Amino acid sequence: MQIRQPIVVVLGHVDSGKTSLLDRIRGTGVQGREAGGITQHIGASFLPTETIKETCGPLYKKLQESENQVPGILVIDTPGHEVFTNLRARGGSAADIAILVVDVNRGFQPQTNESLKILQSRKVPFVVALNKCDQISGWRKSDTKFITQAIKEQDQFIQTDLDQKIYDVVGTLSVLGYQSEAFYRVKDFKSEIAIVPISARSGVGIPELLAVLVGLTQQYLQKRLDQKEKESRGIVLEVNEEIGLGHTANIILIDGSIKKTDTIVVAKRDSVIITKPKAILLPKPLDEMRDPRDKFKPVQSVDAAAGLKIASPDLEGVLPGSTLYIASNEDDVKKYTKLIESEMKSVFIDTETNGVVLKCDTIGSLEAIVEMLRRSQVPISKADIGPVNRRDIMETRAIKENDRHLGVVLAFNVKILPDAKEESESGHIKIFEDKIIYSLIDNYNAWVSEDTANEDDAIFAELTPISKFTFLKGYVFRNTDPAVFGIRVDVGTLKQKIPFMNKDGRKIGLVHQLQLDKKTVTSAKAGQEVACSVQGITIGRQIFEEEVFYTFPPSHEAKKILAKFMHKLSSEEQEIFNEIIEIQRKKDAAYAY
Ligand SMILES: Nc1nc2c(ncn2[C@@H]2O[C@H](COP(=O)(O)OP(=O)(O)OP(=O)(O)O)[C@@H](O)[C@H]2O)c(=O)[nH]1
Repeated sequence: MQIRQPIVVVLGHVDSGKTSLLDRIRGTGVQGREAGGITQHIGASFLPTETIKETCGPLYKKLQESENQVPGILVIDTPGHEVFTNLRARGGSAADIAILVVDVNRGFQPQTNESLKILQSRKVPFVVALNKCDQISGWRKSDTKFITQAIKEQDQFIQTDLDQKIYDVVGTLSVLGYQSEAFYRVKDFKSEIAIVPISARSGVGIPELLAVLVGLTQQYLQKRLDQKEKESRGIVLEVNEEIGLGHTANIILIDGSIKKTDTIVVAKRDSVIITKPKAILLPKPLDEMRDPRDKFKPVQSVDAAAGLKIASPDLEGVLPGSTLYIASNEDDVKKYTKLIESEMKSVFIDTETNGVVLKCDTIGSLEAIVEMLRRSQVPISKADIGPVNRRDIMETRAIKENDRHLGVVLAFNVKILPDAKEESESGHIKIFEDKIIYSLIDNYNAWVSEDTANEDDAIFAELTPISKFTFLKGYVFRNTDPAVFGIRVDVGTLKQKIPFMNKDGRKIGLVHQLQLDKKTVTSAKAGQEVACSVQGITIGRQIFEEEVFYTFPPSHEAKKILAKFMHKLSSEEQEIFNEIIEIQRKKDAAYAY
């Protein structure tokens, strides 16, 4: 059985130490150069078994007992979920396993959660690297690279503190549906996620982290890594035009192998291209690189897993994030062309329905954002690759007329063309731009909620306020035409031009004007005593001193308040509102229904 090396990615929140960890892992390899060292790939670094063995020391013995020994690990050089989302594969991810970096002193942060969601949706197993242990207050520096040893050398209170921090992570993960434990307490690696405390800065914990990664892949990922009867395929991570090389694509080869004589089948936006590589390139080892401009060496073939560069004039317009198949005969070419065509159909969206317009830089980001929008039940009318153009804005304008919240463009890591910008400004079309997936969606959702709240506030402000007030004894200023008398607002806010009723539910009229100290006021709050004028009634006939009145919202307004705005009433207003409904329903059973 031939097992390839697993592809490892690093994810985590900004500043959690992802790059430092990658540097440290690569540095491990550099130190281990004599024993094999790392090999630099395109976009990835390869740590061979020898290097891992040297780093892990006595821990490696256990790993050797496995029948399915991996020949090393291939670590993707760029951390973060943007590259991860591009490492896509049918029904999952091209990444075999992930390291989720968590800052020990900060715990889970927004992008940690986001990374986890993406790992979950692509079903990628992961290990938690609890980084920056050296920053735990009182942490004692030690010479060992093994975290289990370093922990033993700490004062008891530090050990307790670290344990507490580990349990915080265990707690958070359990809320999210995962069982986890410090790796040295894990009983079953299949059901529990291993948490490995490390310091990317000092390097402590790296041997254990590598040992856990290799152990997990050897034990549980043999099927994925077994190369028997696997189709040869890779993922396009970047497409460039390079001096001296022309059009190139950086590829992570996931399975199988690629030879210069092979045919490659890969997606453009509107077609499938079938071509042969003009050159397959790998980085030159540092000591062979005499001229820094001459960074690559041509090779005849490469085996998975690997990061490589292909040069071919036909690669212009190839989509980053698309799968690249390697065919050795005509039947394969046909099969892969069909596969790519159907894959493209499922990724792009173009419908007549109302929904947001989404433009992304790569297929991977497109797929991830579509998935997240669907999860937050945001309809999509169009999802495509490329800059935002004038047509996108025109389409959005039409959508905005039907639904203001859907008439927007979400632009992920793409340019807005000048005419699109102009059109969006003149048509007041909102464009949300971002380079971080979760903040693009969060910002859009936040705007929708804020806008809905503002809209609600405006509607609520137009409704009859809920209030109760009392005609004060001895305060009759004028009997009729209009009747003017003193009142005290007992509950809520009373306003001018508001209908009111007595406690039997009989409509008396409109509060015409309110005056406080002989000055007209538009409203009076609970506790205030003001003069109130009402047209068309006579004191002593329709109303009497010491009588209690209620504002009287028409039935359709009362219905709206019940359905949408109860939370905007104070508990006293709610009580009064219920009284109003009770009084009115005695007269009109359909009131507020
Ligand atoms: N004390 C200490 N500092 C660390 C450790 N790891 C990373 N740092 C520091 O934390 C900061 C962020 O580290 P990076 O490696 O750049 O973090 P990142 O997650 O790659 O950050 P982004 O690329 O911005 O997402 C840097 O100042 C690092 O020096 C560690 O183990 N201990």
